[in-house]
Amino acid sequence: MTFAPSTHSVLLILNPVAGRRRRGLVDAVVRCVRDSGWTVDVVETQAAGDARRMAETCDATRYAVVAVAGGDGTINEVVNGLAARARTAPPLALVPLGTANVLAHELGLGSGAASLAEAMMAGREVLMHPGLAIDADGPRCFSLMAGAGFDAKVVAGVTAPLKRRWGKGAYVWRSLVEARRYRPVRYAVDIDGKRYEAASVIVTHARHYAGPYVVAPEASLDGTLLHVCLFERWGWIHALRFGAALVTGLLPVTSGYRVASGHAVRISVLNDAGESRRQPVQIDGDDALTLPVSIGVSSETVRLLRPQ
Ligand SMILES: Nc1ncnc2c1ncn2[C@@H]1O[C@H](COP(=O)(O)OP(=O)(O)OP(=O)(O)O)[C@@H](O)[C@H]1O
Repeated sequence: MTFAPSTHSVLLILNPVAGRRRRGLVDAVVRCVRDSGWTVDVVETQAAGDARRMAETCDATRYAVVAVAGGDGTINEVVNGLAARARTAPPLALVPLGTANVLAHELGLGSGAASLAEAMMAGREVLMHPGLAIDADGPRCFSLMAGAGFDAKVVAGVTAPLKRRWGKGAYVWRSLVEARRYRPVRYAVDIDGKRYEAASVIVTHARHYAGPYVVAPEASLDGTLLHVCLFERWGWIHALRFGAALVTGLLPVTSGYRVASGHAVRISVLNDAGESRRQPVQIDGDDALTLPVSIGVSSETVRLLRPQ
């Protein structure tokens, strides 16, 4: 459905430290939108948590669109803020500045300023039910995925300065470190009451992962079904095999990998193989929760804007 703006005003929430500070892209998008006669108010975050608060409290009668310029982590904050206000939330547009920009790939957004501005002012709406992950500390929405095991440990080991300096290279380096210190931890993954076991798991409602790579071909943001990617084997050899299959597009047909689906997922540690450390859960690419975790889909919706 094409979105019908109630005003010609955008609130643009900018994370000034996201990605590699591609401020030029943000300025170009703002120029395009203003050249079309719209107003754009740019507010910068000062710290983690600001983007969520800004999205949750902004004046929906004033802004037809909330836009976020940042990586998937800042987008996640804004999705949490918009989901909390349910029906009064304006639709969300993106200016992708991060390392992987998975949500932008999922929505088919280009990287040019003109096309991003076009989607912001006259995009098509996708009605997304955010995923909802809950650990002992409380709930957190996700727009893409929650993961436990190998990828969550990689994410937990990549600091913001490292990411800023090395971009995707920081994840490759950390993957090698994690593969080297690998222990055969087993996770119990209960999907709608049926038990699976895995060495690593990603629960997603997005097709893509780590950028343009496909992990769950049947997934869709506007569906309510969760797709559970189970890596049944791990270790040096399998880490390389899965990594190569991911970037060549062959992961969905690789042995030792499968995708199950369902509505209620619980992940817990079955056997920690003597690995006495916290078992992290990554949410949209940020280290956010700790196992055990229960995952479902929120009853609230967030409207995302994609190109026509
Ligand atoms: N002004 C800020 N200073 C520090 N951290 C911030 C600020 N604004 C947002 N954050 C936090 O920074 C984290 C990372 O941001 P984000 O994911 O947008 O960028 P990135 O890490 O560069 O990109 P990617 O996730 O694609 O690698 C998010 O968890 C967000 O909450």
